[in-house]
Amino acid sequence: MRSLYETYVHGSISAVLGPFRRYLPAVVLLGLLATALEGIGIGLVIPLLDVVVSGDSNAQGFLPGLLVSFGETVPRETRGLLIGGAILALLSVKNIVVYANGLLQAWIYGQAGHRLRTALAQKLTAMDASDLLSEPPSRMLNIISNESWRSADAVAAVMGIMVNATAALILLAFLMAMSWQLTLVVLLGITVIQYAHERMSQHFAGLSTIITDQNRGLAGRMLHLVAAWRLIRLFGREGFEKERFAQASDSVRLAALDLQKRQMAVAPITEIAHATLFMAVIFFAWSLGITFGTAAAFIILLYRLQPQVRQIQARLAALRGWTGSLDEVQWLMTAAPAGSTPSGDLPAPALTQGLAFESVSFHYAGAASDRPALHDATFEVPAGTSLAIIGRSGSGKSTMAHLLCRLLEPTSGQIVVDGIPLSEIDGADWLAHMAVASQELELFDGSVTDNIRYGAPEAGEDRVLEAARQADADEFIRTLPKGYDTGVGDRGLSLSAGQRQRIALARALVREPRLLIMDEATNAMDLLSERAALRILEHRRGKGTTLVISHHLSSIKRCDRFIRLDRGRIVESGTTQDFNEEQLARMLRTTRA
Ligand SMILES: Nc1ncnc2c1ncn2[C@@H]1O[C@H](COP(=O)(O)OP(=O)(O)OP(=O)(O)O)[C@@H](O)[C@H]1O
Repeated sequence: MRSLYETYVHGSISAVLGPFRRYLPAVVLLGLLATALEGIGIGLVIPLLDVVVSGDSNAQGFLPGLLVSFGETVPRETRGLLIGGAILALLSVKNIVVYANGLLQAWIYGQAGHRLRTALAQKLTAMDASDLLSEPPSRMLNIISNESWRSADAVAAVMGIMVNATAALILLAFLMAMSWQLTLVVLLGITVIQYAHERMSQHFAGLSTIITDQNRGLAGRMLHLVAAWRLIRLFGREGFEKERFAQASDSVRLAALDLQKRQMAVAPITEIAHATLFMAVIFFAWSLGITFGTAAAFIILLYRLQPQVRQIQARLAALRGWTGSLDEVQWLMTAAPAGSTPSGDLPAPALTQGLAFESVSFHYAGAASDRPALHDATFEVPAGTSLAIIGRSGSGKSTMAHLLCRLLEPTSGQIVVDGIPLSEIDGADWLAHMAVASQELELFDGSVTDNIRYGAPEAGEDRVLEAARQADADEFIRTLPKGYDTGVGDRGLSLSAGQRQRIALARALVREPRLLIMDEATNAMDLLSERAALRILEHRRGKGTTLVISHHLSSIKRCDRFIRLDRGRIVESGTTQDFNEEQLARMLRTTRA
């Protein structure tokens, strides 16, 4: 098991706090000040009780003696009033300091939570594509929507522990100054209670990991209900889904209850132990013959110390209960960034010669070793020409596109652009000069113009209109209630599949890319967008390089060359001119067999 320090101070919490760590000394200092004020305030009870109530001024110990002699400097008639007033003033200032410390902690908590959520979002946008392709989206959703909050709570708990620990140390120092014998009894008792507490809470980390797993499952069910509502309705599986959701939710409830039951048992047990310690102190005070005033002040201070110690123990137990959440957040924070794949610093070439795959193979992590998604692919696409990539489902077409976009890196071999290996070219610059149009790249909640301009934020109205015209989208956009300003709703669901695809195509074209990858949908492609694909191929001939993942004879015919993939291997390639329509159609049929 990892040590507490490793987990909470050096590891996850430290990562969550980031630059806000520098405010922690202020939290500790304010805590120290508050407790010192409280300690002195309570200490003044000694002269108040000794002199005003009992008239006994033979206090033992360093601090009691000091306080009693201080009390004697005040005239006897007004002593009670003055010392009482001083106690109230000290406690009032202490409460102002406690309030200021609370505000500071709330501010750090808010900042740390905000920093964590934005860092996680940034991580998601920058993380290696192969991780994103292999991890279930429910894991990411759970981390951002649930675990990040628990991690922020853990930060608050750590700050609380710091304040409690400071207070406890100061109060212990006061106790020591009053009676070292009684303080030894207190220290011994606290050590025994802490040991028992550790034993009781050692299973919390394991239970927390179970809760995190259950939460991830529940997030998956939520995601499914929202994203696959159409599937659920059309197949009439509402009852089944309701049942599955209820089961996932109940599993979270049961796992959380299991942890809570154990956590809740700790508090009463430690309270009884602390009460026993209290009794022991009174007994020892009596047997040591400690004066009433000193014993009373000691007990008041001990009474103030106990909640601090109990809070430290409760917060440590809570932290153990968040271990699973902290681990998940830590996992995402340290997940391989996209930059972990090699990226050179050469500017993107103008793509005047062409691009080539040289013996490129790719193997997905976790896939069987004899099943590479792409095996020894070698082909060339001269600049300004078009290439149709055909092949049945699972043959490796999307993998090829992912490699070109550098979402994935070849396991072996290389892709070369104008004679320069892609790995030596600056990744961002390369992407800035290419574009992908695919039905998998959804529209977002915004206007039609917003969605098209997403491809080139700097594009003016003319460029947006031109891209829409080329994508055969202009006509239908003008019939929408607010034309180009019409909101398309989340994921563009207020439009037909063909309309969405044409806007996505316009979004790619507005970039005026040197390399365009068009992933034609198998069936959502209506005649109009097929017409657009043909027009684009014509328009780009000699000007831009185009790759079409194609399922349509009409677009394959218009491409200059083709390759046919089968189980990751190029099994046929050539120029389309060398094949008549009948031969191309036969070849296309083999990809549907
Ligand atoms: N994230 C992944 N992890 C493991 N294997 C994967 C992953 N993505 C794809 N594969 C496998 O790699 C192979 C090629 O997949 P790819 O998506 O490139 O095929 P495709 O030709 O684009 O298929 P489709 O036309 O259905 O989109 C398939 O066998 C597929 O099962």
